[in-house]
Parts: sequence; structure tokens; C-alpha cells
Amino acid sequence: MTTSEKLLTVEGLGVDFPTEDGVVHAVRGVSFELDRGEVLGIVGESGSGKSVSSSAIMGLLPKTAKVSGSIAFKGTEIVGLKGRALEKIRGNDIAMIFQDPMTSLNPVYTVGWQLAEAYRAHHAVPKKTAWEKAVASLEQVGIPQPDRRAKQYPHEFSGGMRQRAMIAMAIINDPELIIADEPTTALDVTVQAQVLETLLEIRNLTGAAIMMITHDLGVVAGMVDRVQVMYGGTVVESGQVNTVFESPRMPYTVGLLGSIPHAGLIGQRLTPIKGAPPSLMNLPPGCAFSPRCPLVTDDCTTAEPELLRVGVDGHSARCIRWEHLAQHPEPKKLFAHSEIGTVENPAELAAADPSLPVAEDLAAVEARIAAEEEKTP
Ligand SMILES: Nc1ncnc2c1ncn2[C@@H]1O[C@H](COP(=O)(O)OP(=O)(O)OP(=O)(O)O)[C@@H](O)[C@H]1O
Repeated sequence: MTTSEKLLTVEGLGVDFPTEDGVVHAVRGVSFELDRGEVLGIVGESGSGKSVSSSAIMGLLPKTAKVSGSIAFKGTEIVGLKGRALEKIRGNDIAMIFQDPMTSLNPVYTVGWQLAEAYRAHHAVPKKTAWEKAVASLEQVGIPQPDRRAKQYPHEFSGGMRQRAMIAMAIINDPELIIADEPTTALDVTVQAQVLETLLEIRNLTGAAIMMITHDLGVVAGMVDRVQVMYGGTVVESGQVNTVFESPRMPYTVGLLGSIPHAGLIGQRLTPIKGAPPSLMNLPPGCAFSPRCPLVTDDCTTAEPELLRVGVDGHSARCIRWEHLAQHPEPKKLFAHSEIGTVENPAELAAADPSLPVAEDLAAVEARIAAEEEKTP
């Protein structure tokens, strides 16, 4: 393995589920890379394909799933990997933390026994060594009196402690990638913050990369390095978290930022995005967000846009109208229907809005980005 090799490279990932009613295109053309020690946030409405993408990386999809594209972990292809080869990666190199700890913890065994077994599954060591490792790993996730707690059953732990025990389970084999699927949603705010803090400490200590799937934009803002926004089964915007939050270049991201409670919105009114997410069985032609987009034009409905480079440090967006958005004086108002009347036909609004400037010539925009990139050290 070369040092420049990415920890994870996902290229053109697609996941289809054939059902009686038709084929569900749950994940479509997803490509991204993850570096060692990087924290990537994946956000998007329910059903946008976040969990299915991460299950594909873990090799945890049901047999009915049709997977296409490539997922390379340290250069090894995971798609199509089965049996022992997959087991070796799963739980050892890549570990997963779920929303409900009881999906990983068995109620009939002590927490310490389960941790020790998880360690022994990947290491040929005596039981005593595995037990010591279990206690050490409980200590690592901040559980007080870990030697006493290790002898207890999951139901004797509080919700926050169970979540920590599950993190202990995930890290016991020193994974290089931790996938956390809504790991704190069920916890109260203070405990959430502590659990997230623990995850970041583990990243600092072990250098593991973290993929954090969450609805909570507050979590994303406070924790991740890079964010990836999903809609209709694909990535519609990605970039450094501050850049994406401060200068979103896909109207869906603007809508998402204004519709979900998060720290940056304190004192502001929430504005839901009108309409419903698309059916993944029957996607609209062109951009999947076009039926709900206040900036839609006829071109948006003819072909699905590529993920276009829209700024420095890998900022990209799947929107042919991103320059219009970039130059819009008040992007947040795009979704503030009540302030500009109820919008039945977003195309009419875009056409009637005189504040929308004409887009710069695309070549000029590319040149401007290239110049900015050159200036960045
Ligand atoms: N086994 C399956 N068979 C058929 N469709 C499925 C299956 N698993 C998931 N899907 C569909 O795939 C789509 C994407 O689901 P996914 O769970 O990835 O969404 P999500 O963005 O993680 O949502 P949430 O935030 O609610 O977990 C959904 O439409 C879902 O119904």
C-alpha cells in the first residue's frame, strides 16, 4: 500500500432492489473518497440512500440487492467479496455503530464477555487477554469502573453507556474506518455531545476515519471535516463542512439547512421544503430535485446533471443552476414561501424573480475557480 492511497474509494456505486412493484434505485452513481483520520458527514432526508450506501461498504446488504460500481478499501475491492474474506474486513478493519445499541449487544451475555468474544473473533489470544482488552476498551470510551461494568449485562447500563459500550465493541479491533449510522439520535442532548466527543477522541487516538450518517446538522457542523449531501439516492453536494454550510451551491442544500433544526438557526424560522422526496422506483427525468426546486428551468428536467466542481477543496454540486445560486443575494429566501406568497409552480417564481442574475459564462467560472485554487496554499 502506498501512503498516497486513499483509505476508501467509492466509484459509481449503485444499489438496486428488485421488488414486486418495480426496481428501487436506492443508490445511484455515488462516488467519493475518504482519507485516513478524516470525518465525513452524510446528510439528507429519510430515504435518500444514506444507510444503503454504508451497508454496501460493510457488505451488509440483503441478498436481493444488485450492487454495481466499485468500493475499494485500501485498494481491495469489497463489492462481490464473500465469506471469510469479507468477515476479515468487517468488524476488524471497518466497524459499524448503529442507532440502537441492542442491534450489536446481546441481552443474555455480559458486556465484557461480548467485547472479549468480538476481540477473539479476530485475534488468537487466551480468554484472559481478551477480557483485559474488553475492560481497556470500556475504559477508552469513558465508562467508569470498567472492570466492574464489564461483568454487567446490557440492561444494567443507561442508554448513553450502552451506546459507549457499542462504540467499545466497534473499536476493540482497532478499525481504520468507523461507520456510525445515526449513533446518537436516541440519546438526550448532553449525552449525545459526550458520545460524539468520545468518537472524536478515538479518532485522535487511533487515527480511524469516521463516516457519520445523521439527520442532525448540528452534529455535522460541530464534528465532521467534510459533508456529503444525498438526495434521491445520489450525492448532490459535497465539500468542506464550513464551505458547504456557508456557501451551498445546490438549492436542495439551502432548503435542507433551512428546514432542519440546527445550532446555526437559533432564533430563525424553519422553512420546510415543499413537496415530497422522489420515488426511487420512478425518478423524475433530469435532476431528481427539479420538481421541488425554486430555481428550476426546462434544462433541469432533460438530463440529470453531473456532480460539477463549484469551488475550492473539492466543493462540488449536482446543479446546472449553481452559479445563479452563488450570485443570489438572499438564497435562504428561496424557500421562504410565506414571505413571497405560496409557490405552486417554482419555475414561475424563478422566471419572475428579477433578483436572479444571469449566469456567468461557464468557462469564466472554471477559470475563476482555477485561479482561486492556485492561490490556496
Ligand atoms: N431491502 C430493501 N428492499 C427494497 N427497498 C429498500 C431496501 N432497503 C432500503 N430500501 C429503500 O432504499 C431507499 C434508501 O434507503 P436508506 O435506508 O438508505 O435511506 P436513508 O437515507 O438512510 O433514510 P433514513 O434516514 O430514514 O434511514 C429507501 O427508499 C428504502 O425504502
